[in-house]
Amino acid sequence: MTERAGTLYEAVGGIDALRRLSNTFYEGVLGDPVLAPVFESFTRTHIDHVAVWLAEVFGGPARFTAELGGHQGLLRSHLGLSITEEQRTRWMELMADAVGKELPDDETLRTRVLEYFDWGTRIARDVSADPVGQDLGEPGPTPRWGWDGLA
Ligand code: HEM
Repeated sequence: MTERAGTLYEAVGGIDALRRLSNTFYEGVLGDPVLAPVFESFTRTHIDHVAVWLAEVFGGPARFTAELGGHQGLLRSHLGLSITEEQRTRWMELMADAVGKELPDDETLRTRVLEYFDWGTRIARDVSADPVGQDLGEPGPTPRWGWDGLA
């Protein structure tokens, strides 16, 4: 148990901090030889959509569910990408760099956030093995991640 008050969303610094995190992360991704090919149809809106998703997961406003397709939509974005373990590992390395640059210097906070990314990237990799259009069923609400991990 981690005895901390408030949400991870508040602790990271809210939506502005998550936008900076997403922006720094995708600068790295687009310049990376392992990941750039996976993101060939990348658009700038992606940066904001990822920040809005993370805000909801970390206990902030549920805007991704209200406006951007929710949990089902997030999973569907990864269908057909055939993400390899090498690509997932590189994604994690670049995100750890971005967390180090953009989030508060708080070891517990950074660890919890990176644990979420480790969990989430495995799901993205697994879903990405299914083809575009695959029926995913009802995946349930957007997951919430707090000081004790998955809520
Ligand atoms: C916790 C892990 C992850 C999160 C939170 C996440 C989040 C997202 C979100 C929110 C979108 C939709 C963006 C939009 O609507 O514009 C998306 C799309 C996408 N994701 Fe992920 N993702 C994760 C893991 C990964 C991994 C491991 C890869 C590949 C190595 C990946 C590759 C992509 C690609 C290629 C798209 C479509 C890009 C586009 O054309 O907009 N994601 N992701």
